[in-house]
Amino acid sequence: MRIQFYKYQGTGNDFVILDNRGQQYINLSVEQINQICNRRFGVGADGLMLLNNHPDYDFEMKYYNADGRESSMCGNGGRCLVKFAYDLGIVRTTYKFIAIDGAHEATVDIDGTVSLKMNDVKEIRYVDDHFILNTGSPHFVELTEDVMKLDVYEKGREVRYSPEFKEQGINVNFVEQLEEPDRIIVRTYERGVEDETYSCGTGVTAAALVCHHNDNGFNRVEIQTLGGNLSVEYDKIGDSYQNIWLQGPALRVFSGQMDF
Ligand SMILES: N[C@@H](CCC[C@H](N)C(=O)O)C(=O)O
Repeated sequence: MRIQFYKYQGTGNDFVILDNRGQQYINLSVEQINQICNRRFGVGADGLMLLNNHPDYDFEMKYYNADGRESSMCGNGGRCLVKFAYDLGIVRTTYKFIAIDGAHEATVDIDGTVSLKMNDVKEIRYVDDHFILNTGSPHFVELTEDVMKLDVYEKGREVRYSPEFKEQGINVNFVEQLEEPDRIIVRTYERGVEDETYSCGTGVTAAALVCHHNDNGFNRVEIQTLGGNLSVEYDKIGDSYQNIWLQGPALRVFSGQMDF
């Protein structure tokens, strides 16, 4: 079997993308996706996405983690898939696509920045010394000092495989608040990659909501990750977070063919 792939990255969170509008990739197995994402035996990526046709939307997003299993929403992946659609010639002022967590809107700016509307978040739970919330994927958020000195792999793995989260898994984010209240650094251990990634879109969204909720409406948070900068804007209405937009670069890196 030969696949034609496209490699994209959004702040260093990298993805193999397949144009599946002709449905030629519907039978890829968990093992095959895992092999494509393997950095030594395949193309190498944190995840793989299929761009599918959909009768009611510009396209459908199917997301698989590097372990080969289909998973929940990927924020950086969604932004990269929108850029892929744009590069394919599917050009829209506002994209509307469907993913596992429901419908999303997105825009592509003239400078290539992709903004993705995330689903509303209705609940942030504060448990012991950390926060739990779902921004399309489940996230554990812990505030910390000197985040760049932290062993994110070891500490993230400890939480992800703790008795509470072992079965379903969780993404683990460590967040440092910088001097300016609207600036944070986020490092994330991702389930399904089972490693620290350079950036996680749903993770920085979770961190931004945790760090900067205030009752006066509009918020914008600037986030540094290992792979670059993102921003998150949102409105807090009552206890829920709405109009959440994740914004940042999304770029094609290379394309090619892989044989099995
Ligand atoms: N990197 C993603 C999150 C991908 C899904 C995650 N690994 C999970 O299984 O929950 C992002 O940018 O949001």
